[in-house]
Amino acid sequence: MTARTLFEKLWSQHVILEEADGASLLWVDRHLVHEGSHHAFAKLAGRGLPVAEPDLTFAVVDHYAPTRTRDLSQVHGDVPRMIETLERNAATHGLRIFGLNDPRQGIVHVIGPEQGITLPGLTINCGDSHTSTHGAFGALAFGIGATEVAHVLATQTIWQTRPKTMRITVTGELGPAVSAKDVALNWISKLGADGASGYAIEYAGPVVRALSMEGRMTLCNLSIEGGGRLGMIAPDEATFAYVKGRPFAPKGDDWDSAMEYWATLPSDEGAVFDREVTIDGSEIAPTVTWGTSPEEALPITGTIPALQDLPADKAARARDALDYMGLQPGRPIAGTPVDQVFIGSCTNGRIEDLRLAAAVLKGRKAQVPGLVSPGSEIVKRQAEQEGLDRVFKEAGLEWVDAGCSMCVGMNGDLVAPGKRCASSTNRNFRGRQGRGARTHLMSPAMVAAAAVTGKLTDVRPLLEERS
Ligand SMILES: CC(C)[C@H](C(=O)O)[C@@H](O)C(=O)O
Ligand code: SF4
Repeated sequence: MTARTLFEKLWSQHVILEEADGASLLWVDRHLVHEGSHHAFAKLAGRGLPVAEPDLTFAVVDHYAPTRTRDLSQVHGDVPRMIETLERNAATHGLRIFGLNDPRQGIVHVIGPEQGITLPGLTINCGDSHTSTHGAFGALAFGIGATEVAHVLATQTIWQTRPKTMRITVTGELGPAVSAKDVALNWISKLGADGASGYAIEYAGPVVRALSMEGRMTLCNLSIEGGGRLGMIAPDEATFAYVKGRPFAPKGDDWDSAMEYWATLPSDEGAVFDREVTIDGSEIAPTVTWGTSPEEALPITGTIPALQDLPADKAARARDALDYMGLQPGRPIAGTPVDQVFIGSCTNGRIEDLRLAAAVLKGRKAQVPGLVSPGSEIVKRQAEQEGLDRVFKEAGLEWVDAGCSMCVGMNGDLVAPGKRCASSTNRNFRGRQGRGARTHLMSPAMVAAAAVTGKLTDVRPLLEERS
């Protein structure tokens, strides 16, 4: 038999039918919906359709979740209406919902894995571009648009054109304080924000194998920032250990047969990818963005590109980006003063991320204000058990409830116009954290370093002082 990739196995196992034009109808094993799904539910209501598979549909309150109170009567604007609409739609269709006051509430891409809803071998869709996060478990997981959400609700299937395959192999070993976030920003800065567009990415190599599940989720989460709608990692012992015993994970005999199936998933020896990219992990430094696209990233030890060093099309973009960011070309990025920090999001709001940030903050004071919003209420409680909340609070940062929060600001957690934020999130587009807000993306440890120094700074010396 021909050697097949993880992607090819997952794809062929889920295809129901294939049209001559190449479109395939896929079965969807898990459908996750958040507040943004209201258009899709309205469409269903308009046609009098039920949800085809309520047991395979999971609703989560995250984008609009207020982080400073859970009492909606205290909250203004769109927030209560958006949350109540989701809760009503879930009730109408008999869907499981992780609502605002559910002790398991959190960001959809954090709680799917946390609950064992995300498993190897599944197709997982959500009307959200960071659905690739779930690919960290060896699942075929991708974000879909509002019309597609309605289609999945009504049929539990989705039409897709088969993407090409790309393998990103990260060789060597990561240096101290270099994390999955740095690996992601590194490859995106090399290949570009559309570098993986049209491809399903498989991350491989010793660096990827050595990542924790949290790190793998961070890496897969950022796939879309490099243009790839799917990012995945073959399941292994780390995956199985993470999944085992989670509430929705298979148990007993089901677990054993699942394990047998999961063992067949990794790409076969000799499987061919449409594109191969190799990155030396040993050369990656803690990385930060300087512009308004995730590809505009550089090592913290680097200098902002001089415009004449860039190709013409990139130079024009960079000039605008630097203007928006209030930065000068050709200057070192380190030392740029920040106004505030944010730690959280589906990229870097997991327990390990909070531990890494707390390791830097412990016993130090933040020079600027900042918000720490754990990725889920379960992460929040775990962090509190470990005393991490005290580290953040003693440093002077605000410790709040779970949600998308300042990653996108839909709940009102915004960066003020012109203010500069060191952020553990995944998007630095203009206005992403608020109108006129200036976002620098980086790892949670680097955000913590920015907090304690009040500027963009290399976290490594701060950690060395500790050892
Ligand atoms: C609001 C939602 C649809 C959006 C997405 O698709 O990713 C958001 O989560 C984001 O990160 O920009
Ligand atoms: S945390 Fe940010 S990136 Fe993740 S789903 Fe929410 S808004 Fe999107």
